[in-house]
Amino acid sequence: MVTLKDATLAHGRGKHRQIVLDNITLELRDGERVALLGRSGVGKSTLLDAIRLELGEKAAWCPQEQGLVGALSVYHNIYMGRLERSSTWRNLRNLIRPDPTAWQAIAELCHLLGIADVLRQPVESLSGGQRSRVAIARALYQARPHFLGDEPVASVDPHQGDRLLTLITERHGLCLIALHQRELALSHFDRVIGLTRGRVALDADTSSLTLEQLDALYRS
Ligand SMILES: Nc1ncnc2c1ncn2[C@@H]1O[C@H](COP(=O)(O)OP(=O)(O)OP(=O)(O)O)[C@@H](O)[C@H]1O
Repeated sequence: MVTLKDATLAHGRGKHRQIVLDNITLELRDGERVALLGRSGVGKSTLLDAIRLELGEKAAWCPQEQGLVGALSVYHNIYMGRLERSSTWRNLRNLIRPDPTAWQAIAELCHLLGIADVLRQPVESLSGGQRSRVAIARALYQARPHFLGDEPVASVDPHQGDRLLTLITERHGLCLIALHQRELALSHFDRVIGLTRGRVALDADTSSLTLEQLDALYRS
């Protein structure tokens, strides 16, 4: 479904060009749940960007930096997941008078994610874990066939991480998610892609992997 063949992923141009991943070949298939692991700075976000480019609007996107608007309510932040589907006029009206259909759908999502009690609150008043759930809710509200996430469950507790990953994976075909919790990688995913030093060091079914093998990705 998505294929990168002998791809070199880099940042910058000319003498400022920095190769992050060199000559990598990957094939991602519909229905696969893939965990993306590796030390900080190894290139997980860079790889996700390249896959996003391939999938375009077919993939919901939950970015690492979240991109939430602090002064706006949880409802309005989640509504932004479908902003492009409505006219500017309708979106502006929604700022003052929430659209009843959108409100109901977003309230249901928030209930599932355990943030229904803060639906009307500005995002700037939430905890880090609550913000993560708002960012995930916004991506789920996009209702796209596939899901790409850059450490979406980094700041939630293990129990919540478990629940959130279940919600994400049961609603999407291909899921490619960067994370650092190795236990969650083994329990929620079919496949692990591990990056080290500019290359794909591991690409295997989780059924054949142990925590020790995943730990090795984090050693220098
Ligand atoms: N926009 C950019 N311009 C130049 N270099 C960049 C840019 N974004 C990332 N890099 C560099 O590319 C390399 C890989 O970064 P990337 O963000 O993909 O790593 P990561 O594995 O996602 O890290 P983390 O786990 O900390 O989020 C790093 O050396 C980083 O400094």
